[in-house]
Amino acid sequence: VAFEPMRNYLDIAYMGIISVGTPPQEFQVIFDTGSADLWVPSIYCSSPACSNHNTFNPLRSSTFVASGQPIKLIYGTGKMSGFVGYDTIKISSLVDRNQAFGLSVEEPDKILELATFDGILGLSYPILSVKGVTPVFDNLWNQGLLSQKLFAFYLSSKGKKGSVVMFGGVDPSYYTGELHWVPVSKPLYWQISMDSISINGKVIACDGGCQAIVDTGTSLLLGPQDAVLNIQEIIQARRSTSGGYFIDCDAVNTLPDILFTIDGIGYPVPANAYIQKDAALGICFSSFEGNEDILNNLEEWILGDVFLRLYFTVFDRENDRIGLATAV
Ligand SMILES: CCOC(=O)N[C@@H](CC(C)C)C(=O)N[C@@H](CC(C)C)C(=O)N[C@@H](CC1CCCCC1)[C@@H](O)[C@@H](O)CC(C)C
Repeated sequence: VAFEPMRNYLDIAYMGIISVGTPPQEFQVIFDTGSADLWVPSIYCSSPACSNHNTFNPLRSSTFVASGQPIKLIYGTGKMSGFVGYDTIKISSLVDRNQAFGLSVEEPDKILELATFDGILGLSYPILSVKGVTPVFDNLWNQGLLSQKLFAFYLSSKGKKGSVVMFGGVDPSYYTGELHWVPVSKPLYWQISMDSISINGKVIACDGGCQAIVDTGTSLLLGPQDAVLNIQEIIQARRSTSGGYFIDCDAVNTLPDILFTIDGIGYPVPANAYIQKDAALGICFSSFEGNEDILNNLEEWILGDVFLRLYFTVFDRENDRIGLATAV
């Protein structure tokens, strides 16, 4: 099993260090199960986001091969465009040779300029990657570097050390109880079927079942606009001018768990997880966010880091299933 330690940036993003090229050039990347491609900023990018981040210089790598293939990636927050190259990528003890990756030429969004990471390493299904590019995980598997065709995430809570993504095996010391396996319903994203979302035994959303994407690259809990509005009302969160939903910080002590039932098993999310405290400002806001204007009004729920901090998650490509267990 290869362990790639990750840094937890304010419970918003988890990033790890990889190196690209020979000799190695280091980058901080988000390991994102919501996308499929790897890209890093390049010396050919003059966007502000590139001038304040590490940039890859292919001229300094003896193993780099240009392909000239264009690449354009659009996320819920942020986008990039550039071209595809091939080089050696190192992730902890793994050496991924001849890996296709994006070199950015444009990174127009402010969110990438302010980001504490340089690039993104996608871990979703290869069908989601740009035409003809084999994603990192598939390349690692094809090179016989992994004993099992799976990876797993342990996301620690703010300030606590020890977030890690492990490749090729599961270290059971990161969870308690049993792993519950859920089949991937649509192998594009890491997508599963959810039975319901309820409070005190009363279904408040996802009534009759819905689809959910398990996404390490998303900070919060996203869902269809009207469903989320209903939840905001139930937990007495109030819309703010900034678009977020404020909530009384004391509510952490009185609001009940919200139960996500998946494949017959209930996964409680306590109020101290679905209420985010901004210590600096001393205010609290809801971890639920509406999908209203992202990715053509996604109907799916997105179980982001808020959920993944509570539940250790195994992404099993061998059996197209996701394993969930209570994180330590
Ligand atoms: C308080 C609000 O927090 C955020 O908006 N956080 C960002 C991540 C932060 C590190 C900038 C977020 O959740 N972004 C989601 C927003 C989206 C769910 C509306 C996203 O685009 N995540 C990317 C990965 C992000 C992209 C921005 C850079 C960091 C990785 C990807 O997982 C999705 O496109 C997948 C799709 C199925 C929704």
